[in-house]
Amino acid sequence: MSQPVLVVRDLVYAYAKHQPVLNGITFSLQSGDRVALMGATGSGKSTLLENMMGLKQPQSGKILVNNIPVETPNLAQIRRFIGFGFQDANDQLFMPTILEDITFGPRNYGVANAIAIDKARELLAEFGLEAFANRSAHELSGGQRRLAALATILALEPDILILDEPTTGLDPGWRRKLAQVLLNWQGKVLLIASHDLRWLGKVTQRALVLSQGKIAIDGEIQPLLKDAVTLEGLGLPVDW
Ligand SMILES: Nc1ncnc2c1ncn2[C@@H]1O[C@H](COP(=O)(O)OP(=O)(O)OP(=O)(O)O)[C@@H](O)[C@H]1O
Repeated sequence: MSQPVLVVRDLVYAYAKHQPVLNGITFSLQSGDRVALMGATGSGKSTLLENMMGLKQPQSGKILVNNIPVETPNLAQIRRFIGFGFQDANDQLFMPTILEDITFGPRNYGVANAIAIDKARELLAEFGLEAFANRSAHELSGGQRRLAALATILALEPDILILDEPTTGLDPGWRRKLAQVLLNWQGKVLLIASHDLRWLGKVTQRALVLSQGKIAIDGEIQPLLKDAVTLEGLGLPVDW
């Protein structure tokens, strides 16, 4: 088997003066994996993602990205490999125009302006947002803003794309559009935390389910989505 892109080993994380939220998490992600991170509210999905990005430091255990430990001295290098979509797209759009938002990251990393602009226009065309290139984020709808924010991440060509609740507030048309964009994405690993189980079933193949501080399930998503009893037991009732 090829070298894993991301490894999480025996991870323990507790907020100050609380019992651990993550209590011995182990899994690895290989190139080509498209993974749903599932779990009831408060099960620790966002906490796990923040540990992966080095935004939180675990009490024990290890996280490796492309074999490099996620630790303070390596964070700049690690973040070059990972694209992370925040729940609020507005956090990612802060330039006067969408085109400048999308070219900002690559230019910061030394990509020539003309190349960054070509890439940005390509992404905008793919997302159906060409007409908005020179508009500000304030003039976009919630769905358009979400896709524009995703374009700012994909412009950096991450190996790993991590999204936290990407469909919140999107209507069915935009949920489908977002799914299509993600299905076309060519990076190595896609990891999405969401409560939107049916949508996850269209975009991902593998499910990791967090429950009581552990990975309760690591397996194919389709059989799990059909197993209402197991889902119910994990605090994930279907159709609610
Ligand atoms: N700053 C904090 N201090 C103490 N406890 C916290 C803090 N942030 C989160 N928690 C607790 O950690 C647990 C996990 O929270 P987390 O946000 O990671 O869960 P989640 O699975 O992402 O939830 P949701 O599905 O609602 O987004 C929850 O019990 C939460 O109350």
